[in-house]
Amino acid sequence: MRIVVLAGGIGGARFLRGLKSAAPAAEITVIGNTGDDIHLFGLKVCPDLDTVMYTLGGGINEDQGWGRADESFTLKEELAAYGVGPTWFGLGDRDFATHIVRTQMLAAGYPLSAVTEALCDRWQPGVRLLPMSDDRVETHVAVTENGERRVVHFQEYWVRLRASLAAEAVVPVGAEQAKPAPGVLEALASADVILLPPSNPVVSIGTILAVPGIREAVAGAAAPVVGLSPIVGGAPVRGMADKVLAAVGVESTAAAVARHYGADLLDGWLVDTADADAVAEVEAAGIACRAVPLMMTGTEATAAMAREALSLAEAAR
Ligand SMILES: O=c1nc2n(C[C@H](O)[C@H](O)[C@H](O)CO)c3cc(O)ccc3cc-2c(=O)[nH]1
Repeated sequence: MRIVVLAGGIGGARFLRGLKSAAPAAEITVIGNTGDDIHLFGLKVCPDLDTVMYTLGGGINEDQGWGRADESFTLKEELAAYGVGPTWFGLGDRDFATHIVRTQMLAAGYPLSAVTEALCDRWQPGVRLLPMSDDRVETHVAVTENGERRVVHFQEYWVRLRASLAAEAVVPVGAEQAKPAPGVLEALASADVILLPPSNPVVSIGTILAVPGIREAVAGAAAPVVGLSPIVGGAPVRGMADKVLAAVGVESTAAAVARHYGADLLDGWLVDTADADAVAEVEAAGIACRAVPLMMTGTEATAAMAREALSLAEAAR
């Protein structure tokens, strides 16, 4: 079975761990969000691709859900001693090595997709990890800080500001001109199932779908498309998705997120048992819906979620 998953960072990576356990024989292709990418200290950092790669490759810091296990921060401290920031973004020494290799290969002319494949040679994540695009896309967020309207990089909004200000607009800069990376459209066209994990619907999956051709390829694929709600009981399971949902005028409810994706895209939608009331509303919108436990408390609970998603896909076929 060929499964294609559109994934953001922590939520996507943890879902993939459960999916691999639920479907060990499946050929899994991951289309990763690169709108969170940021250039720091002359290096290209790809947080979502790295989070998937480290999580599935056994190198993640399990408590944080991002960055490397057994990490040290000597380089960051030395840079700060020179007054070189930003200091609000936690890049560790081991993680720095990944960004150095990536930046060196990009400078030598390799596209991001080839660089990602090379990095995965080390980590062996057990999935084919593709960036959504080889072209630069950068999510920016408009905020009003101290009475002044500014546009900040998504990481500055997420990490420095902790999404404490209202997101007035969320713009995937460069998405309109970007092309899907090699293999992305082919994987969607030949998929048996397409899954949208409980990743952020705006800045993770929304950014992937904003690359011209990807939304059309998902919607037009022969495979059933099933998503899992990142909203449980009216609040994000983790992260601050509600802040960016508000920016696109979407309520933080499981049913509103399903309607936001739309019946043209989704064949099936899983909501948490706490949101069983939403099932009728989602089905009325033309999307098959089931209420099942959606808390990713461990690999077994997450594998059960993945099995439910595959079962709903089978029913929606
Ligand atoms: O909350 C934080 N998240 C950090 N993240 C996570 C990241 O900001 C976001 O969670 C994702 O981009 C959202 O998908 C990092 C991810 C990396 O791959 C590398 C470094 C960081 C650093 C931070 C950090 O300092 N604080």
